[in-house]
Amino acid sequence: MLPNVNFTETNAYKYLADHYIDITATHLKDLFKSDNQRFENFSIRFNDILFDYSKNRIDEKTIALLIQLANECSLKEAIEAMFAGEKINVTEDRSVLHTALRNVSNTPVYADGKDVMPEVNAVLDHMKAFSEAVISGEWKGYTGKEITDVVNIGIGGSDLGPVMVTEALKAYKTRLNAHFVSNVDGTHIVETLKHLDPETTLFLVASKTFTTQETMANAHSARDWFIASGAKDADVAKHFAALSTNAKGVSAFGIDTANMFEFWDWVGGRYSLWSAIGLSISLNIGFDNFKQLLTGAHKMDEHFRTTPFEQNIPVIMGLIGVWYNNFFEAETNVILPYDQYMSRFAAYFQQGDMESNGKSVDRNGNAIEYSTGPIIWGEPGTNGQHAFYQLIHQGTKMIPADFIAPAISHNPLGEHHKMLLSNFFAQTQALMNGKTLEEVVAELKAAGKTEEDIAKIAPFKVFEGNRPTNSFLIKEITPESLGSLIAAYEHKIFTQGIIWNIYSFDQWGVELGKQLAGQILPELKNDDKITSHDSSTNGLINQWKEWK
Ligand SMILES: O=P(O)(O)OC[C@H]1O[C@@](O)(CO)[C@@H](O)[C@@H]1O
Repeated sequence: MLPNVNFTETNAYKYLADHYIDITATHLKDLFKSDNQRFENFSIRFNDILFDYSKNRIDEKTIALLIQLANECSLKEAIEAMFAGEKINVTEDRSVLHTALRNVSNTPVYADGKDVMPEVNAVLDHMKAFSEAVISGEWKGYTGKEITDVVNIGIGGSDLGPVMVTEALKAYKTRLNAHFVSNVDGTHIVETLKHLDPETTLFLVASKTFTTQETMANAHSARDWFIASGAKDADVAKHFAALSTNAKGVSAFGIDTANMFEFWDWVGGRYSLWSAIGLSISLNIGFDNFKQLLTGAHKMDEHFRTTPFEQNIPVIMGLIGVWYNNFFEAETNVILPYDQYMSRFAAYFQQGDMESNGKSVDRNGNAIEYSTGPIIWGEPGTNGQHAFYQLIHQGTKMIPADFIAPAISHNPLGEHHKMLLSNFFAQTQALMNGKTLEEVVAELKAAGKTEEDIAKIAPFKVFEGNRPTNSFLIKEITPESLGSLIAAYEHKIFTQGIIWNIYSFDQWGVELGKQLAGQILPELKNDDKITSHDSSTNGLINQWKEWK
């Protein structure tokens, strides 16, 4: 079972609280001045990934105390419990075994006493055969034409992972065109289907439960569009596949279960891109590249499971995040990939992190009195520099930032990549060093500014610096390196959930809104004046009824 420790009552917590005073008295740039080996001492290499965490508000003592905190919270035992298939998703009585989906070693993994690897491999074989048939053109539509476009219909974990990976690995794209429909807003599916040919379009209905309102509505609309084009019910089988745990629901929808790609309850939605939910990825980059993605994640799994915490990337990521969240009271964590293909990486971990650790009840069912999951946000660099870096550099909030960049671009064009990387290197340096008033004044004097002008403008050009960052320099964003990076973030989230003594693998918080929407929907289907809610909700609905 999972440990059950209030980390604020550990010895490590008390020592860290004292240590925080010392650390905050020291500027980050001074930590570098006092240790010319700082980069070497605070970076970890993992295959083609360099994780540089030296530009953090830490020293050796910080790391030692954070690792003591992890040990007092029995992190190692918790890691072993997850990999062993224990039902650590307690409120849903499920194992958490997304690691089994990418267990390319094929060593047995047990859930409910049964080795799950045979069925995992059977689904992978089915995904491989199907992907190869569609990509090669062997799989034909109902009029005998090859499939040209694949539309994944899903939301949340049934959308965000496929979208992010397909975009991040666009350099590996097959001949198929990828489309993703998620929002129940009719615009999403209407705009997507506008330019598609029913005879050459394949729909993947991706839903773990096969009950999600948005996905079911979009799937029915897609089928209506398909039939309205002249196809028959019997033709659905050639143009619709289902990715789900719910065979009954798939069959009831009218999809042949021979076209169903199964996964299991021990796969959380936000951890499911490695499962049948990844079929759209496999179709869009080819199954062999999808397998490389799994392999990269597996290598990180083994690193997480076996590496001493001092050299364990996900553990260090997680502990430093706890340090900022619970001692510096940082509310958010920004993820900044300096790679346009990685444009959806932060969005993916908005669900991954915030749906896992956005909790306020501990594992005993008691209300929590300390901060838990951070707000995750981010945009690709260099665009963010022209949008919100002002706040990160000179705002009043500390925003720990993860910078990610490939050393090698898939699109080497002139000096573009060097310009991108010069910004990647410069921004973390600027956030660390800042610029003192003395430096500002000297610059303004050198620029010939008058004393009066200098006095007027100088205070606004000061950068306090001391703002922490992690840097991930990745040789190239490949299926394998991306798989490793995603898994590192997944295990960071796990690490923090264990420290915060919360359940990271359920998501009861998404239920209330859906429940109330289900009550309101029937009220919108008539013209009656609504009085059943608070005055705001009544007022909004009744104004809508006047305008619609
Ligand atoms: O895959 P499905 O069952 O359609 O769920 C979609 C998404 O909906 C949720 O909000 C849960 O209801 C996410 O956790 C999940 O990824």
